[in-house]
Amino acid sequence: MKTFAEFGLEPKVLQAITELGFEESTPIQSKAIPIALTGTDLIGQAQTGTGKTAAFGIPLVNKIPVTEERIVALIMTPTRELAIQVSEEIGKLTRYKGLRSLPIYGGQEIGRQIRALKKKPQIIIGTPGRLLDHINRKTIRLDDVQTVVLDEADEMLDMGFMEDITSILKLVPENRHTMLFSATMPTNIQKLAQQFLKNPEHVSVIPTQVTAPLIDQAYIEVHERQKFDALSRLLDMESPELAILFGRTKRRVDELSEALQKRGYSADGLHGDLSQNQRDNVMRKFRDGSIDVLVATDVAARGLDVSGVTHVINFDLPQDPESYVHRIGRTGRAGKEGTAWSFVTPREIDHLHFIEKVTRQKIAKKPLPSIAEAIEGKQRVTAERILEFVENDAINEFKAIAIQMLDQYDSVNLLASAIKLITGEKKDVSIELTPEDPIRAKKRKPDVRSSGRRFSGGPFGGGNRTGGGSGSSSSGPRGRSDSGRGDSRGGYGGRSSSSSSTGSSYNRDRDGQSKGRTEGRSEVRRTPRPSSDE
Ligand SMILES: Nc1ncnc2c1ncn2[C@@H]1O[C@H](COP(=O)(O)OP(=O)(O)OP(=O)(O)O)[C@@H](O)[C@H]1O
Ligand SMILES: [Mg+2]
Repeated sequence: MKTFAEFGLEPKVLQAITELGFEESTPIQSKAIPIALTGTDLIGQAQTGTGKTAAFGIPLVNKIPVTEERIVALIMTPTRELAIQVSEEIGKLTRYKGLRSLPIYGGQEIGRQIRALKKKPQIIIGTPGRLLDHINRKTIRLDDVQTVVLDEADEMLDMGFMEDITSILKLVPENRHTMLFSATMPTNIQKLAQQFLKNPEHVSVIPTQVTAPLIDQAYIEVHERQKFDALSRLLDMESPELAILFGRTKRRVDELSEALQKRGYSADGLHGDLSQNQRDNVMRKFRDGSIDVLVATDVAARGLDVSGVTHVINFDLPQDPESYVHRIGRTGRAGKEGTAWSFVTPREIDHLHFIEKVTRQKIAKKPLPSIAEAIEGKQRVTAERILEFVENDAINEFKAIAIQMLDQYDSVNLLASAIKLITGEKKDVSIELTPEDPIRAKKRKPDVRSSGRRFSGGPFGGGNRTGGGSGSSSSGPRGRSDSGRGDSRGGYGGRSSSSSSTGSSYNRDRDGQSKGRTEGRSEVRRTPRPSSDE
């Protein structure tokens, strides 16, 4: 792999990259950076957690002169949390060069953003709704923008976002440099790319499977009513360092995080009905490790990069294979290993097979962890904690009593009692969750357009950079969640599966139902609103 020095970057940018601890470029970086540096439009696809942010961030930061006082670069992301995160990474890349970047997202006080805009940032990272809000207020002008990046492009370019994105891009000069990035590229992106990009290069580093290679995937077949106990056992058995638990709806997330807390786990929820303050707090607690389990809707499925996430658990199966890929991609990032578990109810087995088929990845079936395995898991954690103490902590002051106790009692009995005490009793609170309907497998027609065409790698692309087949978008109606995300999808054009999606069972809102309220995307279709909550 190339070193960053080989790209001919400015020394200050190189210095920032070194500071980030990046020794050599990842495959998507070594392919995309040279192309992006020439100003060629590009569509970049690579597995989750492989450094796509820096793949567009480095060339972007490299080319903006420090003397610039106008907004010359615009990065759009589908969620607020991602806008904040990308802005932070861009901030790190420009640390020595000294450019100004600013995240612009819904839920944050607009006056604060307007004040920050007066400092003349060159790079704006925003969610579409709030960007439009500023554009309408004339607090953001895009007349001087030279570079546009759509991160999570397939999500961004999805039907629910089309109008917003189109309105925004109309205000950006046509001779701009445009880049789209995602780990998944459904066929319909082709049509949309034609509208927004000029002769784009397709840079794809998806080998055989789209899911990141270091994620160990498994599923457990459980009845809806057994799910929570299965979860407790799984968490006890696996004792994740940090875990993200995906639920289908906001109500589910609320109920799950409350239930986990009642059972004594350190968990909190993230979804689009929370205030931005609450969302920020939960993310902060998760990032600094003060909670171990982040319970979330698909609002957390895309792009989030939290180091130390060892496990992703799909408490409910996601509605589409892309979501599965992105959700499980919250672990196994930047060369680290991760584990992904999915709960599948008997009626959802077909849907699981569909996910396997589209992702070209077998997901191993594992038995429900037994009570014994759960107990053993917890004891193992206690034992590890004790050993860490033995190695690292000052324990001299406890030695006298230890010697005294060992004189009187059997050492095995003593240690076993200590382990029992530290492990603690599980709080046996009974939990009732509102059941969710199973997800039905969709019937898909075989895709006649697939082989040898541009996006022949399937719904998730495949590295074929030749050909010029036009993808087709056949998504059903959809709208967006209040979190500023669209939902997917539709046309999966693929070698192995594929199709066109027309049914409505697939087209539910990402965040799903909230406290009994359905937020189906077909119902929340919207046009740009001047005061978006995004
Ligand atoms: N060259 C590199 N060497 C080491 N680590 C890197 C390198 N490039 C990026 N990283 C780190 O890898 C992690 C994942 O990067 P990033 O979030 O950009 O992935 P991504 O490809 O955008 O994933 P996703 O599809 O989930 O959005 C980050 O923590 C980032 O700092
Ligand atoms: Mg990303």
